[in-house]
Amino acid sequence: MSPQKMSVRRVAVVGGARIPFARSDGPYATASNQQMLTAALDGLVERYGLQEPGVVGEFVAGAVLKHSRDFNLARETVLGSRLHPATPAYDIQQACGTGLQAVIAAANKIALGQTESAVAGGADTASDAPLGVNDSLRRILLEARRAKSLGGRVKALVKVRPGHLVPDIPRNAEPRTGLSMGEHAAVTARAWGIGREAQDELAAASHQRLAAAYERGFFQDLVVPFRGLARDQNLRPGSTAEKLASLKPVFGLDHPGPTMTAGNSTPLTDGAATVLLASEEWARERGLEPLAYLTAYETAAVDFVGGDVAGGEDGLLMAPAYAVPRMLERAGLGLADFDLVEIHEAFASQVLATLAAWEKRGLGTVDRARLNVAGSSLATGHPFAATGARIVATLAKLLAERDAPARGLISVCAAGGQGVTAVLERA
Ligand SMILES: CC(=O)CC(=O)SCCNC(=O)CCNC(=O)[C@H](O)C(C)(C)COP(=O)(O)OP(=O)(O)OC[C@H]1O[C@@H](n2cnc3c(N)ncnc32)[C@H](O)[C@@H]1OP(=O)(O)O
Repeated sequence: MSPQKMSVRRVAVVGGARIPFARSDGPYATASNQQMLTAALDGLVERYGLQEPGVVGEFVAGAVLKHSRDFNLARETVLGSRLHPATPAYDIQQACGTGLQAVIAAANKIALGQTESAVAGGADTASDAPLGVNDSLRRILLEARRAKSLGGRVKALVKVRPGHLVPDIPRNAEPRTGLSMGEHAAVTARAWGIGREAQDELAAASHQRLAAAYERGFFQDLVVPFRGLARDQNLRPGSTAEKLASLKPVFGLDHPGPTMTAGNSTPLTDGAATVLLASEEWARERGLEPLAYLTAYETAAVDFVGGDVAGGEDGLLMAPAYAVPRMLERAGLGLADFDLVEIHEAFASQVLATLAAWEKRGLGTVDRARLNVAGSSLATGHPFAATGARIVATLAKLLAERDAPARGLISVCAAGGQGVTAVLERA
């Protein structure tokens, strides 16, 4: 038997659709991940006419906070959407790297000729977070279920104590350290000497740029209204560094003093986003002009447990400091080769620490005029698994607006000390 021939093809980003992002416990408080992801997916299906069977090869998506009933959230979403029910779908999860990792998984299959098109995406809600029964109660309930007689079930159930009724609530914290994302980011901010003023300036720029992008209609074909929202609820067009400077710190260390506030940290957010990827042939056959091509990607991880305990530079959210140099070396590119740079803004301090790390590793500086030019997570909010897909669609459209060849870099930090990065190019 001859070996299966695999081709490597360019992967086109055809377009994206997302719902406006909402602050948690706000307008989407009663929406599930599935409902939000379905709304984003339906927006994409409608815009690009994807209803027919077989048009989309597969749907890859995920959520960081997931109910057990959503064991295959992507497939359940397909079944409730306008995408044809015969579309295969599967879940993926890499914390805040989920959306971008879903894009990469889909792109790899297209690149290898295993499928012609795919939709990737993600959704997250902190409002509808899965509460679990605590471990002791779970074990008692499992024992009762296993019992073969009524007596056996009663014998198990009488072990329940009031303390067992305390629910297991997901925390925005690292299981290995018990520290929250913000507390980890504060250790990194200190290690890299990131000050308050620079964080507030970055946060203000994010709001001002997102506001300007909405103002000029940039998001008109990327954002589909949902539950009364037509644009990201967290956006405050009037945000200035001076106003942000008045907020009291919520995360930080006593020395040199806490610097991270509700304004320069992402808020807890609900939302969903999707991206349509395809081979060039698929796109052209349908008269769709690709926005950009996905030309490189990389992941990395750091030993954040050791790093953060020692107060070192390799903090929880610093893996892009390794992923990007590695990706650029493989692609034969330098930072100066990028017209646009998108760094997910988990915290302003983490973006600034990442820029400092790239500089220290000899990659050079990023011109701020090229960084997050249509705003990023500080202004849009950050529904964990949706962020990567939001960034891919935004950057692809920004590149498509240019009349000359252009290149964009994506950098997403993720919990667990991981980072996912990618390169998009406009031909
Ligand atoms: C997970 C991964 O894999 C990787 C990652 O991305 S890590 C990041 C993950 N995300 C997080 O960790 C979320 C972190 N954020 C939080 O926990 C919370 O949002 C927070 C603790 C920072 C703040 O929570 P909060 O106190 O409830 O915020 P909130 O009440 O909205 O804001 C506090 C104040 O700041 C004000 N404010 C917030 N943003 C502002 C802005 N841009 N301009 C002016 N004022 C602002 C609010 O109006 C509010 O003022 P009042 O008290 O006068 O009402």
